Amino acid sequence: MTATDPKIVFIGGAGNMGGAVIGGLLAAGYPADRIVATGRDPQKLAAFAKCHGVAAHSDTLAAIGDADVIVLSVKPQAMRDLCTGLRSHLDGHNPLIISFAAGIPLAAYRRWLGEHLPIVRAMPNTPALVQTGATGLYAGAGVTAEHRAITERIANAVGIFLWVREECEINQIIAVAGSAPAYFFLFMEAMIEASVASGFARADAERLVLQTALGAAKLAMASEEDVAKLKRNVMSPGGTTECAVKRFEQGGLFHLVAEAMRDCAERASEMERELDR
Ligand SMILES: NC(=O)C1=CN([C@@H]2O[C@H](COP(=O)(O)OP(=O)(O)OC[C@H]3O[C@@H](n4cnc5c(N)ncnc54)[C@H](OP(=O)(O)O)[C@@H]3O)[C@@H](O)[C@H]2O)C=CC1
Ligand SMILES: O=C(O)[C@@H]1CCC=N1
Repeated sequence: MTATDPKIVFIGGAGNMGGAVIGGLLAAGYPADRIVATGRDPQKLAAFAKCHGVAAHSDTLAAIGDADVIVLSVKPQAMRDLCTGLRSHLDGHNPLIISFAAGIPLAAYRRWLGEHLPIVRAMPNTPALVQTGATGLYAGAGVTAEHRAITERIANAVGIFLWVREECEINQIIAVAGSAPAYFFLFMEAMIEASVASGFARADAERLVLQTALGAAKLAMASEEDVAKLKRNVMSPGGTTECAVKRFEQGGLFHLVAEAMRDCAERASEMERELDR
């Protein structure tokens, strides 16, 4: 690690997740000249570089030469080919590797990249872009206190983080945080569609629903009361909210959410098993 800000190369940096973390890091004041994004599509990279003011390269192997940290942010299906291609270029070079991928255990990276590299599995989420992310972290063997510190610096810049003790807990983090923005977007989408169906202009429905979601989250963060109590605070006995909440409960919302989260974590485990086939 250098004394200056570590140079971070994001492979797949112009994608959804890598791009969100880069955007969040920049917004938090991380120096743009210490961040590089790589990818395959030169046009997409050029647009990303123009938008964010970071260097972007389609030649990943050239870009990683002096990296202190290499973030792997390609789709899981592309990871094996990427890593086996990187392997010989990492000889004699010991950067910290941070993987964002779901469903790829450390053992696979060791097979593909070699045994010697320090690897952290990180499970961020896309609200990182607005520095409101929630990231789960797991440190593999050989990850030092210094590596943890730079990992935390990145995660902290884009939101909150939680280290887990067992690697398998990363799959629970995916269910609770990595995939979870989509659940809230889904709920907002359903509310917007219902509002439009009831006669609102779409723009008005979006403004009202998004502001209400933001307000509810902000209130829950600021309040001493738990979310169940905050829910009850909105519900007058025999009133409108009670009527709506009952309908959700009768429809099995709690059970449905628990099942969806279990499916999510189970899919991550299944992806791990598929690697061995
Ligand atoms: N999206 C999310 O909310 C989250 C995603 N993740 C994980 O993050 C990873 C990335 O997901 P996401 O950002 O959604 O995917 P995207 O497809 O949006 O981004 C992946 C990027 O990888 C690039 N890429 C693919 N192959 C290579 C290669 N060989 N060399 C360099 N760049 C390459 C692609 O660029 P090009 O088009 O130029 O090929 C693309 O921009 C996944 O492993 C996922 O599991 C984790 C948490 C949340
Ligand atoms: O859907 C996926 O597989 C990725 C991992 C977490 C969020 N998106």
